[in-house]
Amino acid sequence: MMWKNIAGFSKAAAAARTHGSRRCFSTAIPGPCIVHKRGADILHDPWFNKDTGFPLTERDRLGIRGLLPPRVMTCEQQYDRFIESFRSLERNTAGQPENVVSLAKWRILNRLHDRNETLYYRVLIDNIKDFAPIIYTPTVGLVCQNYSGLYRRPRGMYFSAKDKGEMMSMIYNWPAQQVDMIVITDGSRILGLGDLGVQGIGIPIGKLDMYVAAAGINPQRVLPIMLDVGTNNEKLLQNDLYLGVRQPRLEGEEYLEIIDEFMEAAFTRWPKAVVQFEDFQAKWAFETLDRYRKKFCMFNDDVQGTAGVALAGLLGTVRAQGRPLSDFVNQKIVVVGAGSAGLGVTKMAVQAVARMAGISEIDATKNFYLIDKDGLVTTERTKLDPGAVLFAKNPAEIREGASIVEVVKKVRPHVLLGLSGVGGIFNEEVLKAMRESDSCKPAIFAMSNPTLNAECTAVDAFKHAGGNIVFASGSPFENVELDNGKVGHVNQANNMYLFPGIGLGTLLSGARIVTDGMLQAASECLASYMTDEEVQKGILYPSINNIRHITAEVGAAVLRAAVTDDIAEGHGDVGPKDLGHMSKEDTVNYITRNMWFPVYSPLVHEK
Ligand SMILES: NC(=O)C1=CN([C@@H]2O[C@H](COP(=O)(O)OP(=O)(O)OC[C@H]3O[C@@H](n4cnc5c(N)ncnc54)[C@H](O)[C@@H]3O)[C@@H](O)[C@H]2O)C=CC1
Ligand SMILES: CC(=O)C(=O)O
Ligand SMILES: [Mg+2]
Repeated sequence: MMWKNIAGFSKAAAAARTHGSRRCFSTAIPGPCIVHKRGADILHDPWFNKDTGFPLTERDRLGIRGLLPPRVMTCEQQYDRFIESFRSLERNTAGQPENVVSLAKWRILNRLHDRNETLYYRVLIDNIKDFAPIIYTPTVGLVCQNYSGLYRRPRGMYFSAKDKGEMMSMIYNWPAQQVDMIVITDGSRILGLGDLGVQGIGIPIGKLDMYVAAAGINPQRVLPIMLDVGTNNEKLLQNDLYLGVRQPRLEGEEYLEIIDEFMEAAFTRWPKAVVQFEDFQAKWAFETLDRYRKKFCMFNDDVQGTAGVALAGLLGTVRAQGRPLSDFVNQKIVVVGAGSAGLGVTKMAVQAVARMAGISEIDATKNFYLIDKDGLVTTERTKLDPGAVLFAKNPAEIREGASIVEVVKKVRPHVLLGLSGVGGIFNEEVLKAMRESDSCKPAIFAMSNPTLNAECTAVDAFKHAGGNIVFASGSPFENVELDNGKVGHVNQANNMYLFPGIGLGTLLSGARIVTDGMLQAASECLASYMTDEEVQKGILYPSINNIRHITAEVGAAVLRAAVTDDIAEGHGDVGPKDLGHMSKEDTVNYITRNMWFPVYSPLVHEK
């Protein structure tokens, strides 16, 4: 039976989990790195630059002696120097408005990213809990909103509506021979911030930073892509500084032709790459997923990654209630937001109920209630979104268009889950209504990003819905001190717990598509990661400090599912038979061995 591993979290896995940062600078000499440039060009290339870290012999070999101050610093000294500047910036900006401080922190990290990627990823990996909120949600949202003004140096590639017919040659302008992971957006739905046009490039950059930090994808092999097909954001179109194509978004066939051309070009040059679609407006998220998922190695993070993370959390809430997992089939779940994320989550959760209860998907929808901007979705709805048809309720049960509070009062759900992008929509009245939930531990998931778009804050959730709730949000909040002296634990229900492992496991399996089985395995693995003790305290997801370990486990689960689905073609020297013979533990070791880790490699110049 599926989910059988969940309650019995393995002791070996628990022992392997590291807590807190593990800052250790190995003295082992890493393998060489071949470079095709010399002199000042090396210093200006963040992939190879070591700043003051170049040993003197290397300075001689690469023709950079005299181009740097004479003192040679170790990576550890450079690391300490950066952290000291960062802490000093924190002290100097104390008391200033939050946005100002966040952008200042982003700038200092971004400057390092642009200068020396090895050191950048080293500080990011070792301080992921502090830095993820800057390079990822919530600050990345602010960065996208201000991108045209913040822009200094190019990162990633831009394909615009003006490049039609040119993409097959343009793709060869990218300097790296090999690309493993591509994250692509068209900027049409950036977090909960709407259409940000070309400025949405910040999202693929942030997601790929997480790929490097969590999955150990080599930063020389990642490629952020912006497909600029115009924007319908009037403010941006009127802004003289706006860096994108100043035209309304392409629609219909014209739009699809641009994406088709990009996909053909990317897979012609890098047939083994994995492409993650990110932050496309719902209609294109579903359409492109349908169009490409059997043809290319791709997945949609908002639809599929989010679904897996949410499902893992929903199963955690059943365990938190002290109920057996089989009780998931009886949980009443209200989902607010019927877009790419909300529909993806509802679909995967319904499929899980159908499998667990051995019933049809239609029957499995009984306990799910879907609400969009027009209220509860029922069969009475005119212009019902095809993706929502399965979940539409009979209006005899609750009226068409019923509000969130009406639905919560009537249904008394176990879970209230928000993916609406609307900040504060779980207001006091809604949260208080959750006190009447049929669950002994009602769950509130305010999953929209960034922070201001969360359906409620953690403080409000515990204050109005009660101290016994389980709480999760898409962007981080601090834990809440409760009146009874206990801690209200805040979980971060974010697809960052899955997409790095989905990408890495797919890549190392050599699968040419991403199957439902692989995605389900990823979700099951995350769900089983937590111990019963943790879950009973309301801790549904692991600490982000463990993200590399989680990703190795998720990646292994994905790879093994690819083997089961008979689509694993192998990677590098490791063939499909080798993968097939690996035990679970061998697979985790194989994944871990293939994770890149930032160390200064000796640079060897080759013409
Ligand atoms: N935590 C996570 O890992 C993830 C969070 N998200 C967040 O989810 C949010 C939604 O993303 P998408 O589904 O892609 O957007 P979307 O634009 O496709 O869907 C938004 C949905 O919310 C509904 N909605 C809007 N106003 C509403 C209201 N007042 N009451 C009820 N429903 C309302 C809309 O009708 C629509 O169905 C965003 O804020 C995004 O950041 C998305 C993916 C992952
Ligand atoms: C986390 C994420 O993918 C989103 O908010 O869109
Ligand atoms: Mg997203």
